[in-house]
Amino acid sequence: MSSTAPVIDVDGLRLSYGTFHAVRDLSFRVERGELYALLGTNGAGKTSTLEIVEGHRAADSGRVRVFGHDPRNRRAVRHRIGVMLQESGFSPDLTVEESVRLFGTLSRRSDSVPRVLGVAGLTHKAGTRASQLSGGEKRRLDFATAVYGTPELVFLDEPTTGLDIRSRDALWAAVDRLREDGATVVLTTHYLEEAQQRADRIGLMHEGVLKREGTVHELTRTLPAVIRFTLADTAPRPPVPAVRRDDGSVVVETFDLEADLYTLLGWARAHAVELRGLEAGPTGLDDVFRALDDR
Ligand SMILES: Nc1ncnc2c1ncn2[C@@H]1O[C@H](COP(=O)(O)OP(=O)(O)OP(=O)(O)O)[C@@H](O)[C@H]1O
Repeated sequence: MSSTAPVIDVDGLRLSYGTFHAVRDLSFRVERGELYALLGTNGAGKTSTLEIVEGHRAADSGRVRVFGHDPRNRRAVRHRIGVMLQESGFSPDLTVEESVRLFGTLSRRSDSVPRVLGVAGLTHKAGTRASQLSGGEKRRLDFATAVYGTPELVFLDEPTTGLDIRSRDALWAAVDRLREDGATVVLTTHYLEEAQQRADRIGLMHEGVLKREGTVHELTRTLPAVIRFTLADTAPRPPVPAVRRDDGSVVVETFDLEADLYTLLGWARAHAVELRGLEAGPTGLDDVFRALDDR
């Protein structure tokens, strides 16, 4: 495989459970060194897709290549990928250290167990049995096994669910270091702000189909940003196109947030008008999600 070939190449993927079509003609690529976030509504087919790409499940049809190989060819692919599943079945009687060592051996990559425990923030829990870990600590153990041996491709399935803010920051710092080492990362999460901050590109799945794909900017620029405030009944008409409701609340939808905000603030000052509860922000991924059914 040449160095410019995509790390993941999915073309026309289909998967059904009985008569239910969970994944319908899905195509996407992940380039080397990218952080690609596969996001979607509940039941959209993300986990099913990733199980196929990770080599755990066979597709009904379509072509899937990981590092140029069929991911079912485990000898060619498995040692190059690290997977953080939503639930990894650790043996409850093994300690944290033993679990990491076992998964490390299975990965066929080499690393230092103390290093990996340090990266995952689990050094102080090395001797604790997996069954005695808290939810967040289990998540960190999942992460530790995924990053053992610095794999070239890492799948992070809901990596920060159940983690407190400091553990989240530590996990993302560890992901940043992996990326500095050249790793490609595939992320699924329902924390849209994490994807918005971290992803180079995002694929948005809904009902088995990739509805939208692109950078955050590409996904959000087709929707207007919103400015909201409340005006007194006696206030004059705002200088920008706005919807004014009976309760005095005003909504401005704009593709030029900065200019409209500037105009509004200047107008408010000139007319001594109070823009009560003023809120303004760029369009977010959450807005793109809410608009999914509208197109
Ligand atoms: N083993 C199975 N048998 C039957 N239906 C299944 C099976 N696994 C998943 N499904 C169905 O396929 C659809 C896609 O499921 P999948 O877990 O891939 O979605 P998801 O995008 O990961 O969802 P979520 O965000 O809720 O985790 C869902 O409607 C689910 O109920």
